[in-house]
Amino acid sequence: MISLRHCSHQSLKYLFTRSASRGPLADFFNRLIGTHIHQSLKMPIEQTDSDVTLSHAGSSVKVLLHGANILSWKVNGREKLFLSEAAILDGTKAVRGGVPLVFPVFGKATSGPTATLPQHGFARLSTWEFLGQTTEDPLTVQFGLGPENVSKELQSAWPYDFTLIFSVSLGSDTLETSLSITNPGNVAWDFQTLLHTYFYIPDVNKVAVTGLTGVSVKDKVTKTDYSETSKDVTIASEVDRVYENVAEPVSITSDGKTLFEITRKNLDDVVVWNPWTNCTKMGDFKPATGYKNMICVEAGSVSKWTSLAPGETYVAVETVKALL
Ligand SMILES: O=P(O)(O)OC[C@H]1O[C@@H](O)[C@H](O)[C@@H](O)[C@@H]1O
Repeated sequence: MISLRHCSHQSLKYLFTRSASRGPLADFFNRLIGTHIHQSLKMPIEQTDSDVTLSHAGSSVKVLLHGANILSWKVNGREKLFLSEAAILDGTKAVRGGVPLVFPVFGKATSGPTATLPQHGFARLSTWEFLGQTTEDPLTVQFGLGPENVSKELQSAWPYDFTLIFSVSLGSDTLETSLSITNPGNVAWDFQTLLHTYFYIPDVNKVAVTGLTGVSVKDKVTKTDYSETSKDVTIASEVDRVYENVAEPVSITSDGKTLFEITRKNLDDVVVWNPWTNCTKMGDFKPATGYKNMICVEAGSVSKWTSLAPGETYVAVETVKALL
């Protein structure tokens, strides 16, 4: 295991002790970023048994070890993510809100090696290791997941070797997340991945998603495929669409003013989801009117499978800038 030495209670100052690291995930992490690790950094990071919170100049981000699920992102003290009041945070279920991580399958596969995995795969159902801080400016921490962190049942459902490193960087008005996916094994495997971000919005009736004009859509509600004609994609009923190969940066606006700018690397697709009043069918979605205050704009690589040969790494990055 990676050794993190607590230098004080609650508000911690970590020392990342490379020589004390054990296990394949820790070894991989050492090789990957070892040269960038700052020894003895004192930093605004707080850890409990279940989560890690970074704070910087009025902004903060809180990450639950279960799923490495971001639960909260605040800019100038104002919450930017939607988290259901009934979200289950004890590790028995995926979190309804924040930023769940989808890997190695998006949705439910009907055939192929991921067909026996639950919807959206196992990354959001597993407890990640906190690996520590990598840089001070921007304030960045990393979390890791390997087969040893996944339940026996899920491991046997997808029996491949893998290393996931999730990096979270907090800027004054930006949140950058990066998922590095490595195949350390001897056989190639295919994956899909996605950052299932639940944005907090003041009023769904005023919100639009821009940057999607002319993009091919797979509409899961109408079960049709078409090309998006709207400049502003608005929400007035249940929406569940996969926008494929989105070239432009995507923004979320409210009353014509930009709330969020989203840029992506190696995350070619964008899913737009709002369950509308169907949210009441989900036991962990509260309040029942919560659909008015959320929109999922999910950066992913989901319209195709990416094959990762032994030794290969795929790095997917999303940067979100909050403007209001
Ligand atoms: O309830 P889950 O498994 O978290 O999924 C929520 C939604 O996630 C979206 O990404 C999918 O496009 C939807 O079809 C799905 O309903």
